[in-house]
Amino acid sequence: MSGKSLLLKVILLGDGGVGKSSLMNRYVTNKFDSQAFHTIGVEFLNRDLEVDGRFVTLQIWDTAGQERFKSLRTPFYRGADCCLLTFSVDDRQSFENLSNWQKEFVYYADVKDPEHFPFVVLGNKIDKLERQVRTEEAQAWCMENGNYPYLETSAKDDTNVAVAFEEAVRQVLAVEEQLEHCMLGHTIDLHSSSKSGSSCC
Ligand SMILES: Nc1nc2c(ncn2[C@@H]2O[C@H](COP(=O)(O)OP(=O)(O)OP(=O)(O)O)[C@@H](O)[C@H]2O)c(=O)[nH]1
Ligand SMILES: [Mg+2]
Repeated sequence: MSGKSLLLKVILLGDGGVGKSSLMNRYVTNKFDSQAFHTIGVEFLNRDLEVDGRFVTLQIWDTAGQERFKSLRTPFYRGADCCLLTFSVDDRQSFENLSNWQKEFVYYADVKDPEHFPFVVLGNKIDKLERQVRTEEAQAWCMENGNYPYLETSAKDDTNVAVAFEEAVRQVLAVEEQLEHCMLGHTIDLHSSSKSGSSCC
């Protein structure tokens, strides 16, 4: 299994202007545009990477955060392996909207088991001096809402951008490994009268 390249779809969600496109572009093209335009609908870019010995093609889907584009973005949520919930540390409202983004994703992606779905939370624009959201508050939200990993990033300064996408991959691989482990645990022994395997999931 470890030799094969895995295609993973990750999706960036969050309010308009928090820096989703900037994070994707920084990661894939290593460029930053200080006058970026709002996204309309969705766009995606691929990047190959290796995480803990696994080769992965990351397909990053960047969505339009503005409310008026809702109907253009939601059809693309299905099939996502990980969701990056993004806010900007200098915009309190974008932090307070994280729950709405999470709900929108779970609904339109039709996530069957939201408690075990890999979400990662990103607090972007940490290069800005005037913050409206403290690190501890964001960490607390993550703890309370599913113990999600929290990373503070700057697409502008390239702080933690690669780390954030690698963390997304790690979260997906962890869920996948857990599933494999459970399936192995449920192997049926045809020669035994009693049921074999554990019930870990
Ligand atoms: N200082 C700073 N500015 C940033 C950062 N990331 C993005 N920006 C700026 O914030 C503005 C919005 O960034 P976008 O990447 O277009 O935001 P978005 O989340 O894609 O917005 P929508 O497409 O409308 O959903 C742009 O002017 C960016 O240059 C960052 O890390 N630091
Ligand atoms: Mg955008």
